[in-house]
Amino acid sequence: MYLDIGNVLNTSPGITEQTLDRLDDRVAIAHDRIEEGREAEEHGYAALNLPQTVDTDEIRSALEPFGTPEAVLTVGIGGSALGAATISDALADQTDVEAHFLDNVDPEDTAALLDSLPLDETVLNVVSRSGTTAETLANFLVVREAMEDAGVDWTEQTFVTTGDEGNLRNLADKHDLPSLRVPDGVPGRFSALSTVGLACGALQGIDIEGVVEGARSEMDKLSGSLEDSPGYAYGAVAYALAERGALTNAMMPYAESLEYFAEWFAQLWAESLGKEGLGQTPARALGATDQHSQLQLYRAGPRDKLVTLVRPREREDIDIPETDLEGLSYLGGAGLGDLLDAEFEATEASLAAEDRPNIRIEVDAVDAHGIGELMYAMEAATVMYGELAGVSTFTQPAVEWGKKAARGLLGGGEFEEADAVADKREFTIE
Ligand SMILES: O=P(O)(O)OC[C@H]1O[C@](O)(CO)[C@@H](O)[C@@H]1O
Repeated sequence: MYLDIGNVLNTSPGITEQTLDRLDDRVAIAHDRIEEGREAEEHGYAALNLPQTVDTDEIRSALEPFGTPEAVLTVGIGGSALGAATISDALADQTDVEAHFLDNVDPEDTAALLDSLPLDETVLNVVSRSGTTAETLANFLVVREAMEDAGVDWTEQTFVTTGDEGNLRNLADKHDLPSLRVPDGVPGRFSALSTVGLACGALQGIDIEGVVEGARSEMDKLSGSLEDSPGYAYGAVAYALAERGALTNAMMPYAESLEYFAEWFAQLWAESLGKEGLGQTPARALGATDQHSQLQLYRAGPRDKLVTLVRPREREDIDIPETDLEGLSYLGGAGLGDLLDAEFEATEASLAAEDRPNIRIEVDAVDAHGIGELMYAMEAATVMYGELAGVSTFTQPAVEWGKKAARGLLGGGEFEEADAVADKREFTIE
């Protein structure tokens, strides 16, 4: 994996080479703090140890009873679904086992998915660190009933990944369900390279060991200088640009197999760094599609954005047939991948031409090693950014208010947050 930050030097907003030097001094101090946290396996910092602490053999043996199913249905939300979805999305070409994710409680979507699944050949992978997340438990109860209605013994097809206590741990113990522990000290959004993010891929027969190896290669680059570590460099430069007004970061991968990666990055970046009035808003984008959409804003809107362009150096290609279509004959003989790469480079240059800061990230391929590198580097970037910004990277207190309000609205207890919902200021237009 490599990072090219040439297009953030002297852009607007931008940084200078002198800024980079000063930033590097701060990275060295932050790195020492991070290493202390990793050494002590402190909450959050422990996530950066996962490439050397996760036990893929343990994951595979826990899943032994399920063999190779036709489909895996992961029920979880946030970091308990997005890491697994990112890995399955990136490596879908490695497996014939379908991966589906229920990480919302939209009844029409859930009904359509359950109608489409071969429930008797589907492993239900229920993931929740706390075991109290309303969406996850609600979806589990609905899926379990659908399995029972279909005459499927859900206890034979359900796998649980959870903490040492709580509803899901009790369920696993009561029904002797195969299960794995969520590792200590790893917040959900940092858990992709753990049992949480790897179990689904293991059920699909994906090369989870390769994912961990890729992550390990980026872990081995962590050092006191941003010039050694693409992850640290990305986090430090994104922080410096945010300090200079780039309050949005458009994550724009040029690969359909990285679309979930952008969604996973959005949680990691927003939930970790959006604290005390600080943070940088992750915008999920996709190349080349968003060249016909959001690029207008990125290139000609407010000078308040960083655009992150991600692509694999290699991809399987499809030749575009020769054509005499008016003005399009140049496409003949090229490949779709050639076109996508040309558009990547054109977008990068079009932003630079307007002095709009953008960073290029390249992996050799969207394969096990590549996705492991990419996810680990972004986690390291997040931790570095959080250290430089001085925020509490590994907590998420702001999400609790809404949870209490929703629970109160459903009669799950007396919460002043639910009362506040009733006090909504109204000004309606019909
Ligand atoms: O794994 P759990 O406990 O169900 O939490 C799911 C998600 O909800 C959050 O705790 C936020 O509510 C995320 O940080 C987490 O990834």
